[in-house]
Amino acid sequence: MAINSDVLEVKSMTARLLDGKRVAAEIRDEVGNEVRAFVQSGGPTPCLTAVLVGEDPASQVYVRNKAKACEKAGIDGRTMRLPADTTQIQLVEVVRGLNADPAVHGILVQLPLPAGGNGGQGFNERAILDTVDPNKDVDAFSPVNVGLLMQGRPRFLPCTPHGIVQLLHREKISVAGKHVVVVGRSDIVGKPMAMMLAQRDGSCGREVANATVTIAHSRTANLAEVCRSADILIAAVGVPEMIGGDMVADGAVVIDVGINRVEDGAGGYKLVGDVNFAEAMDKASAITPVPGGVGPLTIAMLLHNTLLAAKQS
Ligand SMILES: NC(=O)C1=CN([C@@H]2O[C@H](COP(=O)(O)OP(=O)(O)OC[C@H]3O[C@@H](n4cnc5c(N)ncnc54)[C@H](OP(=O)(O)O)[C@@H]3O)[C@@H](O)[C@H]2O)C=CC1
Ligand SMILES: Nc1nc(=O)c2c([nH]1)NC[C@@H]1CN(c3ccc(C(=O)N[C@@H](CCC(=O)O)C(=O)O)cc3)C=[N+]21
Ligand SMILES: [Mg+2]
Repeated sequence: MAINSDVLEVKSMTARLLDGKRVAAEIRDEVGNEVRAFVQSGGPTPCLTAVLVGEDPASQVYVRNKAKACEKAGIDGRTMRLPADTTQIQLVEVVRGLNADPAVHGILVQLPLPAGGNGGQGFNERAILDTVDPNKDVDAFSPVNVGLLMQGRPRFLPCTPHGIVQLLHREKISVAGKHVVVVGRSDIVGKPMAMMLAQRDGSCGREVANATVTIAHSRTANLAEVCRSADILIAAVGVPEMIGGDMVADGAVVIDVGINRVEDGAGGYKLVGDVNFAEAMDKASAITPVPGGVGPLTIAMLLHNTLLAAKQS
């Protein structure tokens, strides 16, 4: 008599690791090749300038990583370091100066701006981002670029959601007709992510359109149940490991955007995502790690946007 192996099998999955670090390296190589071809054909060396106000340690790490990645791809990566006591007016002037500099193709104002900045009043972040020339806005945070994306005719795609789209595409995870739940509705990640996956056509990548998207947030009722209904769950919350195994459906794809620095119990710090990785691993069919997941992809797409900006200049 044949034994039904389905019945005997212990019902536990181990998810496939979605290696963002590897995919990001692949994209960075592609961008690097395109940069070389562009420069060889007489184009200017693409130049990204990051503006860093104050000395936030996490921001220092990101800006350093960006500079390193630029260099490897043949992009001129500059960092403008401004003291924490820079004023709003001074910062606006710095951005205007970069707008006017024809050698600078991409401008990135590192967020968050220091809380006690601008003489203790805090910065008006929106006003700073509104100052960035939309043609140099490689973050795609300016109102023009947000609007163009919303209308399905983007000039620049925002780096973190675009990185996720590239990862899904390159890992052959289709989203068409699937239920995607995005937890988080920030202007940087959650909102543009949801919009991009719901596009009708290929404006944000042909293979990553036509998802059915739910946006969840801190006021969502029955969050666990909503998350469990996702074929693809994207967590961009900023709360360490808040998405537990009970919130992940069997076989779901889990994308963890969270980057949270928590104490490692040995006097140091470690990075964890918004997802409880060990728990989700047993339920999901595929999952991104933290670190080594979405973070490196964000930087790869920033290089891509800088090349695009140089080509359009
Ligand atoms: N990998 C990468 O490249 C990047 C990673 N990040 C990381 O991603 C995470 C999110 O970043 P960001 O989008 O800027 O964060 P924000 O703080 O701007 O937004 C967080 C969102 O999560 C929602 N939220 C907060 N708490 C809960 C909760 N308990 N339940 C449900 N929803 C909740 C908030 O809801 P509400 O709107 O109601 O307040 C908000 O919409 C952070 O860890 C950040 O470090 C960010 C950018 C790039
Ligand atoms: N104007 C602006 N644009 C941004 O795109 C922007 C920003 N401000 N402010 C902060 C967030 C966050 N962000 C990350 C980028 C790379 C990693 C990254 O490379 N992470 C590595 C590890 C990094 C580490 O070791 O700390 C990883 O996940 O493997 C993470 C987070 C971009 N952001
Ligand atoms: Mg944030």
